[in-house]
Amino acid sequence: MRLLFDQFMKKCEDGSWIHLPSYNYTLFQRSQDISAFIHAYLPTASKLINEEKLLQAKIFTRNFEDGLGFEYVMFYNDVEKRVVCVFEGGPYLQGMPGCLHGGAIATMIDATVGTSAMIAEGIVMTANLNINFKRPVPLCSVVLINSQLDKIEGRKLFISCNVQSVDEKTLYTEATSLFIKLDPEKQV
Ligand SMILES: CCCCCCCCCCCCCCCC(=O)SCCNC(=O)CCNC(=O)[C@H](O)C(C)(C)COP(=O)(O)OP(=O)(O)OC[C@H]1O[C@@H](n2cnc3c(N)ncnc32)[C@H](O)[C@@H]1OP(=O)(O)O
Repeated sequence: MRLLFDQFMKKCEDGSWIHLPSYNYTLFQRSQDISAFIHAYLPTASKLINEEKLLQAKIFTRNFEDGLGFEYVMFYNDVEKRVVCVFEGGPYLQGMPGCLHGGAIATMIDATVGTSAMIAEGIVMTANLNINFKRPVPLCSVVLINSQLDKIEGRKLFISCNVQSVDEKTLYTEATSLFIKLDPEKQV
């Protein structure tokens, strides 16, 4: 993980890659911002939300102690419209014995392609995520999640993604996704 981090940080030196602020990065720092977002973009949902509990809101992937859950760092290449996530799924993310849970893989794919969509178009939501699990990911192994913004049509963003071993010899997972840029005029 450290070796890959250093390799990517080196790539950032000429500005071709950017290290994305990820550790405990939350899109909104204050619950008022979350509440304002929900009332603006998800008015129907806002009636169902417990504002009290919003005070504890955190990004799902940042809820485990270091090393036990989602350990990841993301880098972005604007020319290639790519986000690469270096990810290690910790022991609390086990599915089948010794394997990373498919839901944990889906979460990190969603976060990686979602970050790509957000960088391109700001406030978006996942409309569709199709995942082919080709080979099991060994638990506590480091993988590379490569996402590619393929096209934008109006409010629709089409992003593909694969999950590979660090030596890029093993393809674990392939995915396609559709993100929609939220339109405050539309009651979602
Ligand atoms: C700033 C930089 C920061 C970067 C650093 C950030 C780091 C920190 C965050 C990390 C990243 C986390 C990323 C998590 C992202 C989630 O996990 S979001 C949670 C899961 N997703 C949801 O809950 C969404 C639920 N669905 C919805 O809310 C609504 O269906 C949607 C997706 C907003 C779309 O609703 P809408 O705005 O009313 O749009 P709608 O008119 O229905 O559809 C628009 C178009 O899309 C098409 N469409 C819609 N859904 C579908 C579908 N499922 N299949 C095919 N076509 C569809 C429609 O057919 C329509 O097409 P056209 O007729 O225009 O050709």
